[in-house]
Amino acid sequence: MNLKPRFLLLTALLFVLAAAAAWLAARELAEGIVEQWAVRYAEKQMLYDKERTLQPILREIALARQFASSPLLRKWAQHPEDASLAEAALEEMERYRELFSDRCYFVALKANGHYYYNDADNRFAGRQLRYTLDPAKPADRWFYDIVGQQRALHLNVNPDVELGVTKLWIDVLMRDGKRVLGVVGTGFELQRFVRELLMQTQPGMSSLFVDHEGAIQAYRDLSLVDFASITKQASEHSSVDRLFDRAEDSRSVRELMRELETANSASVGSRFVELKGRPYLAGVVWLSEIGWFEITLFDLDTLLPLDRFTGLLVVYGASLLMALLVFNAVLGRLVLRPLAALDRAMDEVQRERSAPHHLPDNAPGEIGRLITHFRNMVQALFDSRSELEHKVTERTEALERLTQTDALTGLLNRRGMAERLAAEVARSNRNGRRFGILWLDVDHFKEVNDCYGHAQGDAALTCIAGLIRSVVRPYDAAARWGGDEFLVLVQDCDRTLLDDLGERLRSAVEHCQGGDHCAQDMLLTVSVGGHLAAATEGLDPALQRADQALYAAKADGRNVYRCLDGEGNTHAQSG
Ligand SMILES: Nc1nc2c(ncn2[C@@H]2O[C@H](COP(=O)(O)OP(=O)(O)OP(=O)(O)O)[C@@H](O)[C@H]2O)c(=O)[nH]1
Repeated sequence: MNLKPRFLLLTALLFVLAAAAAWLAARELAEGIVEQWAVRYAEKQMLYDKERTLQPILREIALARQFASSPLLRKWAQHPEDASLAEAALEEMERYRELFSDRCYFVALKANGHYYYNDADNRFAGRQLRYTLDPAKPADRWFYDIVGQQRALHLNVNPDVELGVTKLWIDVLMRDGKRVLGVVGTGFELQRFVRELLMQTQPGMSSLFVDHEGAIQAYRDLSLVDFASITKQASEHSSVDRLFDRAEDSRSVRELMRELETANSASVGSRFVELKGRPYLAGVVWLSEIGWFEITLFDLDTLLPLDRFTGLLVVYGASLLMALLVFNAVLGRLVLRPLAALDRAMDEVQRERSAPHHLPDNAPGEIGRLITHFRNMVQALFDSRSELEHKVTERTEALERLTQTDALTGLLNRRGMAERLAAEVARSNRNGRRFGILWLDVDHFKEVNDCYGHAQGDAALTCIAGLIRSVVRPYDAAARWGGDEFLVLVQDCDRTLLDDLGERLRSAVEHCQGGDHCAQDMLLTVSVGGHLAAATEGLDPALQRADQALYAAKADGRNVYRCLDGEGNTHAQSG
């Protein structure tokens, strides 16, 4: 795989990893912040709520206690049949009715079970004795339980079927010393209590009151309220457990409640719980004054929605993606593109054996240096190759010359002359011009060798070669044909020229008294045979005729030039 797709894959992988890591980190961080914030917020809110909700109840409790300790009431409670005491007590009750915030009161006497009640509308004026309590009636159980348990104060949410109201009753035991006289108190209308105390919270927050056993006493969802808790077994309560989705949340909140109640702590505890599939923080505070807990539920998704962080993550993801794309583009421009050009150039050099084209000149940094080095290297390679080729050509030409040159005399050898002759025959065939052949053979050369030695014989041959070279024209060819024989090719020749050259060659040798290296007394002569070849004549017949002429020269006593005429007769020129 090429580098580009690899880098793109790597970029995509890095993007996914970084985005996932950022998402997880942001989530962890956000959840941590939300939790910390929520716990602190809940604690403050709970302390504030505690004051806010408790004050009105405490005021009513204080008033109810005062009501229970009224001497007029207590005296009457001991002698309920006394009409004058009853009249004074009723006046006292009506006076307290004006003081209670709900402007209602109740008085239940232990002596005769009479239950007195009047409300804000004074509906029962003159008829305050509403009914007589009956221990056999479940609806009246509350009274006998409070009296039986001797509970000085009891808050009880209970519908009064006779009166047609559901109230949060503040029940205070009326006694004379240790003797229980009855139960007196007042009540908040439950809806008003809920509306005023539990509904006035911020969005995402809701509060409820539960008694020390966990039974719900006040909640905006009245169907969850556990009425007349005091008359029920623990298992029959509509308890706080009904709020939570998970059993472990119930356990955890109940544990917290136990801790706070045991320590009689005024501080606030909190637990994370789940309600209807949503995360909540449950803040719990122990209201020791009334023996209840206030539980406030904070809807975390509403108060601190995590999706607020989504925008941040989108910005982060987009920036990261942009950065990686820019990085890839820069990488492609600065590295991958020059590398691809270099790759193409190498291929071009390999295939076409020519210097590379289209190499970028402005690649920066290491890649730029690499390209420059490559360009210089290729240039050096081609220079060296061109030099080598030049040398090979030179050497080949030198070798070619050597293969066509006679080592002793420097004239053409037989091979070289054969090529020249063939070329001349072809040329003559083309242009119709005649050429001449002069065949020289040293006379009695064997004797020269025998007499002066082989080295002197070589020197003599060299000397004759020099004479031939000096006599023939520059464009004629001369060769040592073999042993002591020489051949001269005369171009564009006629008979006169041929005879002239043949005779001059013979004469030049005759008059040469020893060459540079020859013995002074050595006498050299050559016999020369000549032939003027016709344009259509082949090479072999022409050579044959020159040879015949030479033979004739030898036969005529040597040191002569002979040329055959058309009929094969020889012509002597001189000698
Ligand atoms: N020194 C020397 N001698 C050579 C060379 N090549 C051939 N010879 C000698 O040349 C002589 C040629 O002799 P021939 O052509 O047969 O006879 P000739 O003695 O020249 O007599 P004619 O040709 O009949 O006049 C031989 O003795 C060869 O050994 C050479 O390169 N150097």
